[in-house]
Amino acid sequence: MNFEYLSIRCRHGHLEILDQTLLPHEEVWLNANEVSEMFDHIKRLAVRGAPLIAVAAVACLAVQASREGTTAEKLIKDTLHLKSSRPTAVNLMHMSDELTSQLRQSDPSSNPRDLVLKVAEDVIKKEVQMNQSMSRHGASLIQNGENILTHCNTGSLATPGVGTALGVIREAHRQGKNIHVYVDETRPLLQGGRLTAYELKSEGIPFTIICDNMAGFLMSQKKIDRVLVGSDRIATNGDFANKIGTYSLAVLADYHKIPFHPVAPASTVDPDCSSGNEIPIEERNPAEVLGVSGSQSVQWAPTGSNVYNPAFDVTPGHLVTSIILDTGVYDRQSIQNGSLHKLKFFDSKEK
Ligand SMILES: CSC[C@@H](O)[C@@H](O)C(=O)COP(=O)(O)O
Repeated sequence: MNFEYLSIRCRHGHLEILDQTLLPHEEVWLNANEVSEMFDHIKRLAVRGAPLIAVAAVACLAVQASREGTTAEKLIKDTLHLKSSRPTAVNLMHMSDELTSQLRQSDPSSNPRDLVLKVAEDVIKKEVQMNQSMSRHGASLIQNGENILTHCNTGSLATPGVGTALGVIREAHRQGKNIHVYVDETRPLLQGGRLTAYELKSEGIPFTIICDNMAGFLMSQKKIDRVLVGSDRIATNGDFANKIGTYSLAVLADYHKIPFHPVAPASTVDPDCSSGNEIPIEERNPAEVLGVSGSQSVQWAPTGSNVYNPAFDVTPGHLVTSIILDTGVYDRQSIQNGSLHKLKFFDSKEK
């Protein structure tokens, strides 16, 4: 297996990830061949973004499978371990369920290598293609001269392609539309201020970073024409989970009558989730809120302060103007009519 994307690469069976906790100031590649290493990288967000987490996990499993003597039983155990690393993004769940289902059905005497490699190649290829399709669907909505607000990082660092919300922005820019992006810094881990700014800068797309609490004021000043965000899990009624702060943006956009769209691949829709209430929300280490960590660490809050640190929030579907998927643009009416129920990433699915 050989591939190279912005933040993950595999050469001659050696898998590495770009440590996103150190960006934009240091570009350090880390070994990710071992399941324990990959689990740790995903957990501490060295590799992150819903689609990329699934890609990273399955690539690591393909490396395991290529080792002499690896059994299907061991691979199922490894898959379930990686699946438990982060609970909200459903892409990892889809991949893990598909892989364990295929491994359980496989002939116990056969070598699982080819099966795992095929699932890995399938997941990566589909994610890249879906990125392309959703970026084109989304870009068709963007008007020349728009100021677009985005949250967190949804680009080539979060996917193995052009990205979701950032893919739409990139495609609109590529088409020659004169756009400008407001980037929410995205506390507590600053994926916007560090990672989205890094990607936009390298692409030459004009952008301005704002603190998360500035969005409402900018909207009131008519400085924002559209909000584009990613998603970690979409329920079939259109409710969706995304980086903490997304819900506040949706409420503000609704109040100011600004179009608001989550952008995601079909692999982000969870057919088993009928509403946002069923989406598990990851809670993270209090240290992330007490200060910042990464290439430079500082704690400003008093040690021992109470902290609540949910990594995601849920935006109700009725606040969404339309959902941009690789399969098309779904407005509120079509979501209410059940269009998301029909989407399926894999043909088979194990619970
Ligand atoms: C393709 S990006 C979709 C989401 O994964 C993205 O918006 C997001 O919330 C990422 O969260 P993170 O905690 O950095 O993995």
